[in-house]
Amino acid sequence: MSKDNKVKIKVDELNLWYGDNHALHNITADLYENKITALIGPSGCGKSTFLRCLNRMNDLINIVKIDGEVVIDKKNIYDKDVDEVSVRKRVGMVFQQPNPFPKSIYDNVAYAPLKHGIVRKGKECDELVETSLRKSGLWDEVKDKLNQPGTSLSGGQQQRLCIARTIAVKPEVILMDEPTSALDPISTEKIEALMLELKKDYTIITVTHNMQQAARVADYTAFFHLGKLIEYDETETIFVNPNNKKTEDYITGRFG
Ligand SMILES: Nc1ncnc2c1ncn2[C@@H]1O[C@H](COP(=O)(O)OP(=O)(O)OP(=O)(O)O)[C@@H](O)[C@H]1O
Repeated sequence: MSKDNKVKIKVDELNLWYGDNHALHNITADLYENKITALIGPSGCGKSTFLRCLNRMNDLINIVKIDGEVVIDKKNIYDKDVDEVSVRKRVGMVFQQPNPFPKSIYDNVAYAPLKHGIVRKGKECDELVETSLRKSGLWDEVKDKLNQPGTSLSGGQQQRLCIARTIAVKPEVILMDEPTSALDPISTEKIEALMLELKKDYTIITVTHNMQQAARVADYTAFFHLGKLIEYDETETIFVNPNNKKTEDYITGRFG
């Protein structure tokens, strides 16, 4: 599919069960560095479940059983000697509903880097907060009110604050689970522009129900159906010339 791209995450024969519900079936895919990959498919097909496998978020659910490998930079993140907290630091996540901590704008960004010892309090931390807010396109809007609560911002600003918070711990991969579905069109446009900017430094995997969004921002698109990865290719191929009839039916709105 793309000889020139560097593989960042190699998923191999990944299966997941919620109790008896076999939710992901034998998923194998290479996800590429500095690209945006969109996960699409009808509700309940396993997009979010797959996304959460990439930073071991499903480990938090006790009925989950996972089989197979998710290799990031040559190391399977499900190996026994891998600590899931360190995985979540390398693979950050942004959720559908902006969820700032009940803290100031500054502390929302500074909290995790201080906790993980990435920076010390004072100038070093101030600089990281500023850089992270600049990268998330929020600095100019908040620089004069860093002590105000994060929750005092608009929904779109809160989502960019959550992105700044994710960036601040210096991840390599950013997972986004329907990052704009709770936002208005203008905030959505800003987040999409930000995603295109961020992919220069990060590998981005995003779940979206919005086909236009996948077509606008994603380099690659993966179509899931009933827990199976039906088709995965360059976005243009998926939208213009899909190989699988199910993909075509989905993107032309025949089901889902
Ligand atoms: N925490 C959970 N406990 C038990 N079953 C779950 C859990 N989360 C998801 N499932 C089940 O796993 C399957 C896949 O769900 P998932 O949320 O991954 O789909 P999705 O494609 O992201 O759906 P949507 O687009 O509606 O968010 C569904 O059958 C769902 O009921």
